[in-house]
Amino acid sequence: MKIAIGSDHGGYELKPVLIDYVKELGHEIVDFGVSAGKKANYPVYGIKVAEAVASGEYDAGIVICGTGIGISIAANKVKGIRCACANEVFSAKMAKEHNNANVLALGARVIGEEVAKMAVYEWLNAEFQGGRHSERIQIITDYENK
Ligand SMILES: O=C(CO)[C@H](O)[C@H](O)[C@H](O)COP(=O)(O)O
Repeated sequence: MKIAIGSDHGGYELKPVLIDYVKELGHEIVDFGVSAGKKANYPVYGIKVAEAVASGEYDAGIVICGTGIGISIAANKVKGIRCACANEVFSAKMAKEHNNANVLALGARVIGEEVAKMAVYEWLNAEFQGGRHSERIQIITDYENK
């Protein structure tokens, strides 16, 4: 898969850890910034990653801020994006199986590196279950297209 990743300063230290891990898993990953650990506004990077995924150029995105909340709110403003803030492994897996989330948001001030890696692994490797879940996602898509 081709994956886009971005963070604000809150997620800046976790980001290289996940970049290395995602590469180890055999995926391509591109860093959309922030490029230094200085104060940065999370919506800028959430929207950059979300637009890269929505364009179809990237298969999925990972966004990181302090809690994962602000950057997920921003990413979800981009049409076609289903960004799930999942700071534990069960939610990360369900985010794909039930919600077909195409962007995963993590909070670097909430979880440690190992749980973050496990969350990424479960989300990347889970499969969308379709069926009743497709119907629910369709309601969201229809609303978005109104
Ligand atoms: O937006 C957030 C919360 O949803 C992120 O955690 C940010 O990283 C955080 O708000 C940044 O806070 P700071 O005090 O400016 O470091």
